[in-house]
Amino acid sequence: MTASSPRALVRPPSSRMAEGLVTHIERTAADADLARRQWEGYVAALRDHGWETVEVPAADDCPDSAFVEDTVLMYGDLAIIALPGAEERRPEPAGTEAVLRELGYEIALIEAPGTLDGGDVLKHGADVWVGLGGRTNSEAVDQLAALLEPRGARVHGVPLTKVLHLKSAVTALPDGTVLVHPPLHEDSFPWTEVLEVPEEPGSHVVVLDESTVLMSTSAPRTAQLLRERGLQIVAVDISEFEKLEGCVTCLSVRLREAPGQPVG
Ligand SMILES: NC(=O)NCCC[C@H](N)C(=O)O
Repeated sequence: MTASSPRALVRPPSSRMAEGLVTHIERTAADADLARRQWEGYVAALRDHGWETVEVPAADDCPDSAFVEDTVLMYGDLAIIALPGAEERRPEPAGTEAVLRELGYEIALIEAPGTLDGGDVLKHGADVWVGLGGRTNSEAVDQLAALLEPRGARVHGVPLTKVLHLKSAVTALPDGTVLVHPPLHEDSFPWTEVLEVPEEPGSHVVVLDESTVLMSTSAPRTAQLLRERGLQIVAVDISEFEKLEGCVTCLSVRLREAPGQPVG
C-alpha cells in the first residue's frame, strides 16, 4: 500500500453475532459462520479497491462488535471515542481506542451523560449531522460541537423516530447527494440535494472513491439507478448483518489523514 492509500478500521464478527441487538426489525436467526465469510468478502472488496484495512481485535463476548463504525467518530486526525447508547455495547470502544492510540491519532472521549453511536453521524464537507434517536443524545451533540466547531465543522442534531441510526436512513454519494428511502424520510431531514431510492438498503453506501460506491446486494434496483448516474457499484452480500439491523457503513470506519501526514 502507498502512503496515500485510503485506510479503514474493520473488526471481525463475534461467534455470538446472532445474539446482537435488534430494535426496529423482527429478529430472524443469523448464521455466524456465513457472517464471517460475508465479512471476509466485505474486507476483500475494500482491499480490491485499493484500501488498506486495519483490524481491531475481535471481541467475541460482544455480539455486535463487527459494527465497528459505532465505536468512534473520525474527524481528520482526531478520533472521538463513542459512549454507546446501548449498555450491552459499552465494552466495544476500548479495542478501537487502543488501535487508534497506537496509530497516533489524537483521542477525545464522549463522556456521560452524553451517549453516541458512530452510526448516527453523517459528515460531508464541514457539515456534521448527528441523529438523535435511541442511541445518541443532545449532550453528545453539544460535546461534538465543542470538539469540532473549533476545527471548522458545523454540527447539526437531526431527530429520528423511524430508524436505529441516522445512517440507517441516509448516506451521501461522493458529490454529497443524500440517498433516502421515502418511507424512512423524517420531517427533521434538512437536506435539499436528495435522491430517493426504491429499497431500504439502497440508502446505504460506502464511498470507495469519487466514482465508486460499495453497497449491499440487497438493493439491486438502487444499484442500477446509481449506475445510470455514472457510478461504479461494488455489491457485497451482508445478509446476516442486515438481520441484526446492520448495513454496509457499519462494518468499517474510514481513517482519513494518518497523523503527521498532510491533510488530504
Ligand atoms: N452503524 C450501524 O447502523 N450499526 C448497526 C448496529 C446494529 C446492532 N445490532 C445494534 O443494534 O447496535
